[in-house]
Amino acid sequence: MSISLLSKLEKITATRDFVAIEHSLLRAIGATVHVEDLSLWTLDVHQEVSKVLHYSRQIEVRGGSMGRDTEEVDTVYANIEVPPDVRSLAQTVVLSLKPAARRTQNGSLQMFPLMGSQGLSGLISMRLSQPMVEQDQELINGILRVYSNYHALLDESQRDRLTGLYNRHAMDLNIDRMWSVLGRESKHADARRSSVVQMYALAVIDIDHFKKVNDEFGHILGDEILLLVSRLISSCFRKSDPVYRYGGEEFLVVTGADSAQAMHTLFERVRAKVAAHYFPQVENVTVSLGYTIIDPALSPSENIGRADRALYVAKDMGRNQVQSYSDLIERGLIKDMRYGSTELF
Ligand SMILES: Nc1nc2c(ncn2[C@@H]2O[C@H](COP(=O)(O)OP(=O)(O)OP(=O)(O)O)[C@@H](O)[C@H]2O)c(=O)[nH]1
Repeated sequence: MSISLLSKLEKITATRDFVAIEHSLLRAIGATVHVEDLSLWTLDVHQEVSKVLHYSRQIEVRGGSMGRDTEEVDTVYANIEVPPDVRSLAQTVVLSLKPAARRTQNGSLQMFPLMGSQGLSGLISMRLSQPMVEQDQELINGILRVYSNYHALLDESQRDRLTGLYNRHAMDLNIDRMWSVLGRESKHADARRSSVVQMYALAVIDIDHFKKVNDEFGHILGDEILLLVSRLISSCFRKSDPVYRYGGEEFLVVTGADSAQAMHTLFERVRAKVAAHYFPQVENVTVSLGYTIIDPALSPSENIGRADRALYVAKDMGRNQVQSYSDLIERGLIKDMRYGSTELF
């Protein structure tokens, strides 16, 4: 194995950030097999593309000799266009879970499955002028195995053991990146009017009177209820909008919608889904939910503080309800103390 490949593999395993290891993976493949253009298509549970990373590499040629080597990775989260030849080859790879290739007008398209801890998590495609030689295919398969093993270990360390949701540590690691993406997207909001997602919200969801469940039915059943509630909540959101176990019986999610009304309807559906569920022995369990439309100009913790404030009001007004921070301000139920705490009137 070459020193340069070893150092690329070392970069994959040197970070705990999922996005950074995807970048390192593309750089490792790009540099190892000298591909100039490759893409990583992230798939959701329905095998739809939820994100794409494009890698490109350019080698400047100066006076007949090789000059500067520049690499770039761009990420696209919304309005993703999948070329027809990539879509059709993807169908083969999704079914076989094996690499596949097809001829294209300018050469060939090669694709590899990317396995995550929960099965197929994405696809890597590359356009080549010639079909890929077997030795390069084996090198890439080796790099992908290192990546998948490391990804699985990392994923496990960031998940809560009881519910399988990402834990608070994972949220702390991801939230700054989330904020820079949200800041960028909101700056482009006007230019993207046709896009589906127009705003993002952060919600904090808390099980009502959970102490009573533990006291009356015991901790083991309490754990089972926590697991069931976490599954009901997660089932209301896309895989790309992970739900975090934020505290003991508290969950946090960041999600997008095309209007404030659609956002409220989505959160109301979460509340209603839990309230309508029949739980073993306990029978009925409810949740309260507080949310805020994200202001990326404020820090993540200030936004969480707003959602928490709305949750506090939801609890105070009788539980089993959804409250929005901005609605509460408009209705005069809380005061906006920007950059500070808010108070009930
Ligand atoms: N079984 C179980 N209980 C937990 C876990 N984590 C936290 N809890 C319990 O959750 C309960 C939270 O109680 P409180 O914060 O008083 O809130 P609550 O009873 O849900 O009341 P409200 O939130 O005001 O509706 C405590 O009894 C904790 O012991 C867990 O992992 N398993």
